[in-house]
Amino acid sequence: MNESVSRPTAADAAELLARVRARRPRVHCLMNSVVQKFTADGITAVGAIPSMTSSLDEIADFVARADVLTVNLGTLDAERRHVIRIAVDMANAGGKPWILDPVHCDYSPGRLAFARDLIALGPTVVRGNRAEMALIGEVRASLAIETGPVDHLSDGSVQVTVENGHVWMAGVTGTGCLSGGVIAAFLAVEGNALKAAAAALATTGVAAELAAPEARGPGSFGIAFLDTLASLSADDLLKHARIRHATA
Ligand SMILES: Nc1ncnc2c1ncn2[C@@H]1O[C@H](COP(=O)(O)OP(=O)(O)O)[C@@H](O)[C@H]1O
Ligand SMILES: Cc1ncsc1CCOP(=O)(O)O
Ligand SMILES: [Mg+2]
Repeated sequence: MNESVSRPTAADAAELLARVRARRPRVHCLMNSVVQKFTADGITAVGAIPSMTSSLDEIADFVARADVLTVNLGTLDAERRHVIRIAVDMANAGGKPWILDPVHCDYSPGRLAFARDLIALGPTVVRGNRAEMALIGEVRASLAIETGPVDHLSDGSVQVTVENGHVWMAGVTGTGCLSGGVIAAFLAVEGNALKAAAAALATTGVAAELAAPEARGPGSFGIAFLDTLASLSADDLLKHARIRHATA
């Protein structure tokens, strides 16, 4: 194994955040309607450029101009399902990375079946919370990420944990969706998905830790979190990122 490629570090996170800010990748999000604003703000705060339409008329043009695609299954309906299939086919045909967030697939057999259909199309990353990933199970040929108090990343041979974050992240709707958008931004500038995703989750997690002392509760935490994401320094990541490895 080439350790420098397969084992992400805090220094990698700092370097990749700088790369996102320098290259400003375009991240197209097919995002649930509840957290579009928060997710777009998070993507913007790390230095990337979000777009959000799920219009059938426009999706092809937007994916064509995007560097990476985020597919989030919240507030799913028949039209969004149709648009998602078009967007995923385009991303695959263009060799663009894409991430699947199977939001609430544990609530609905129909949504779980759709998530499985999409996984068969080869997402670069699948990210969900513990309940969602427990149902999704093994994800061949993709990086699987289970977020929570500790984030667990596995590409099938290397396991990494990111031990950053704050309990208030679980009290703000959409931190998981936002983390998917930020992972996408990092995938656009780094071909090693494990390295990109670990860096992205260290970035959001360290930002949350540094923001929490500024906040009075979930409302002001959401604002402080975005402020801190936008101003996060390489030094913050070098000092606070806790990325650990456990190879099977
Ligand atoms: N108790 C916690 N402590 C630290 N970070 C957390 C905690 N709960 C969630 N997070 C972080 O919040 C984000 C959303 O995770 P999670 O709650 O698992 O997703 P979802 O919003 O999809 O349910 C992730 O970046 C995760 O690392
Ligand atoms: C992201 C998110 N978090 C709580 S509700 C919500 C929107 C998800 O939509 P749905 O209720 O259709 O899963
Ligand atoms: Mg949650």
